[in-house]
Amino acid sequence: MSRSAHPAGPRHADVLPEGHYAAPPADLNQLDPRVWSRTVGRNADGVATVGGIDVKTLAEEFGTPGYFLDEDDFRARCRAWREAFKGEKGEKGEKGEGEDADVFYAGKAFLSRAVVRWLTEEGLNLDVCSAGELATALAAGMPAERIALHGNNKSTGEIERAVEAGVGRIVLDSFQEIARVAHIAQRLGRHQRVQIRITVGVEAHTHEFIATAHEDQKFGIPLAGGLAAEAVRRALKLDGLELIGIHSHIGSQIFDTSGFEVAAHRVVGLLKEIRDEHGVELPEIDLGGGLGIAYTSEDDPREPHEIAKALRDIVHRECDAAGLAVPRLSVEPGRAIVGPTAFTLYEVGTVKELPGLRTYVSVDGGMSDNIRTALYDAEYSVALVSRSSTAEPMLSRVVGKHCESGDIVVRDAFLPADLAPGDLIAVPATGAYCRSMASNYNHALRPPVVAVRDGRAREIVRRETEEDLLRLDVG
Ligand SMILES: Cc1ncc(COP(=O)(O)O)c(C=O)c1O
Ligand SMILES: N[C@@H](CCCC[NH3+])C(=O)O
Repeated sequence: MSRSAHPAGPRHADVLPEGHYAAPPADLNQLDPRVWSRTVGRNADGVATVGGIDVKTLAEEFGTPGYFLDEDDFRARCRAWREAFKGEKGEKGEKGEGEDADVFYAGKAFLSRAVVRWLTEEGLNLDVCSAGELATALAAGMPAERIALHGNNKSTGEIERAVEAGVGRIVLDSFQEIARVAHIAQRLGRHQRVQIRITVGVEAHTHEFIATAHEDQKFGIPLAGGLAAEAVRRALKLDGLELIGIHSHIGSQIFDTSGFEVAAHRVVGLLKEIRDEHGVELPEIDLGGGLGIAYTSEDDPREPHEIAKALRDIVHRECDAAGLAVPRLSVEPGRAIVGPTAFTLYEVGTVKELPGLRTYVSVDGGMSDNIRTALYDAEYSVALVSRSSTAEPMLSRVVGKHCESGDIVVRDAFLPADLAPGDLIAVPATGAYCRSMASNYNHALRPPVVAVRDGRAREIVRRETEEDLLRLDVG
């Protein structure tokens, strides 16, 4: 029995996977706007376009594989987050003057100098978690006071650099770090603004590797057992530190706001304890990032304004109940801003049909440009983009060219059965944690990131070359 809307039914219909792609979509040519960036569509010839340029032209000019980033979409998402969080007072202004909440883009998702400039122009702040990310932010002109430094094991050098640059906040992750940052700030004659990252004991509904608020893990100081309260005691005592707030990040690729609500409840509970013990009302709380995006048509993420409303409501309610003034709120979305804005473009190479099983579609990249499928069992979508097709849907697995059988980009997907070497296929929603987690495995050359806008395309991160690899290999 065919489970396909296609008259001929899908090829390999006897082994249909579960969940996403349990059945082929009605129209393989359709590019679902939930999964693809805003300016993506198909032209009259059936070729996919982004920012007004078709993918065949992009492949000719920049080669494959490549990440193609929709700059308009990126900027629109920045604005949507900023608008959503600016609150009732929200007059637009430099560094959010008049606003009562801040959005820090999490640079780990993807960072380059162009991205930093867009963020600066769109009024966002930036969360960095290494000297390299900090250097990129400063090189591109992000004002230091709009930068937050994160990390569970910041080196002395990283802390010194951040304090010297005058970053707006350092998020303290451990007892050792409280003392270390205080010491460095005193030595440099500075008064460093800091937050303390706590783990609130929430089990986020996401992959184990990307959940971060349960206590048994490396990040943060547990609320349980009075450890967070003790960290606050120490930070308040030390010269060189100005404790401005409490930070909580519960995990990543989360759809349900209930975990944030529990986290907010517990963070406000700690603020109340601090007020009762020290007579101090800390002015800020940061609820971290982690908001999910649609990787497949089945995913249904919340809009920034819905998230903002849910978080604001809970913070206001909890503060009212505790008799606290409402602190300034900040959030740190990474994936939710950059994830949906880019797709990876590949050229199809070997196509191997295993009758009754599936067809393996090999592309000219793989786990070196997208490790997420191998690492987290992540689900992705894929489409033939260099032309449209009316061929029957064919159950496919998109794999890379690495010497590894786990080198899978898209585990289960339907592609048209007339797919052939030389066709271009694209995997959407690869803007976050793909280029930033890319590797040189098998001496692969990491692909470029090309920003496309209004009919113009330019590399913002260039493709690596064999010369780059050989330059590192000093013989
Ligand atoms: C402290 C912190 N903030 C923000 C983020 C960004 O997360 P996401 O890209 O899922 O929004 C992360 C990563 O999970 C993080 O560890
Ligand atoms: N890198 C992960 C998420 C971890 C985010 C950083 N705390 C991903 O690709 O989903």
